[in-house]
Amino acid sequence: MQITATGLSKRFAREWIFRDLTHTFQAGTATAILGPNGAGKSTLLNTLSGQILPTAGTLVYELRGQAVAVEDVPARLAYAAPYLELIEELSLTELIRFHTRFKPLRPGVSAEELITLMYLEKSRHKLVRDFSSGMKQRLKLALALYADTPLLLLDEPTTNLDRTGVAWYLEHIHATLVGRTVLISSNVPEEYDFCPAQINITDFGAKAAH
Ligand SMILES: Nc1ncnc2c1ncn2[C@@H]1O[C@H](COP(=O)(O)OP(=O)(O)OP(=O)(O)O)[C@@H](O)[C@H]1O
Repeated sequence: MQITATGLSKRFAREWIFRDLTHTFQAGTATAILGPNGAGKSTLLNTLSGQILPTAGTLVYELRGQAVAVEDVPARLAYAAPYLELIEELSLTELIRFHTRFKPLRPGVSAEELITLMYLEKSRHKLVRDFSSGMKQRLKLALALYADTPLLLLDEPTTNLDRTGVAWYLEHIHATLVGRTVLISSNVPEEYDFCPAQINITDFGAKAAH
């Protein structure tokens, strides 16, 4: 999915988070969205995904040459972020079954295979609330990475992951990014240094406006 932002600006109360951001996020390309804490990376991801309205500017979405209305973007989007919660009252198996009713997995990947590739076979009947923070992060990432969507948004993907978890993330992002538009908000180079495109949010007026 191609996303074209023109003059995109976001303000909360009197604070401009970014201003006049014009950029085309190319279909099938991974873009890193960079900037220090509080610069507005998450706000930009939420704006690009249509979850929050821009204060000014426009967003145009296109999938294989066809325009996509903003209200149809959520169905084509998989999103993993620290502020998006899992339903912790469910067991791992129940959660995957529930989640994939709305966000099916890519063809050829079953719920069982997802559990195997997360190395969580022994936890299939454990409640998600009893998972460690690293297990929860691996689960959030796997549900997004292996969702059958053309748009993938990852906000700080290696949050709570140890060295093995980071290696796992890198293996599986590489296995799932081909052909998708991937946006990664980060300030940790190993999370995003494979991305061919990068934008720095402080280039778009936010700093000047603070
Ligand atoms: N709903 C909101 N209402 C008011 N201000 C908000 C809201 N959401 C975010 N902000 C403010 O917007 C600014 C940017 O926040 P944002 O979370 O987008 O930054 P970030 O670059 O993702 O930060 P971090 O790297 O720490 O996650 C912050 O000053 C934050 O307080």
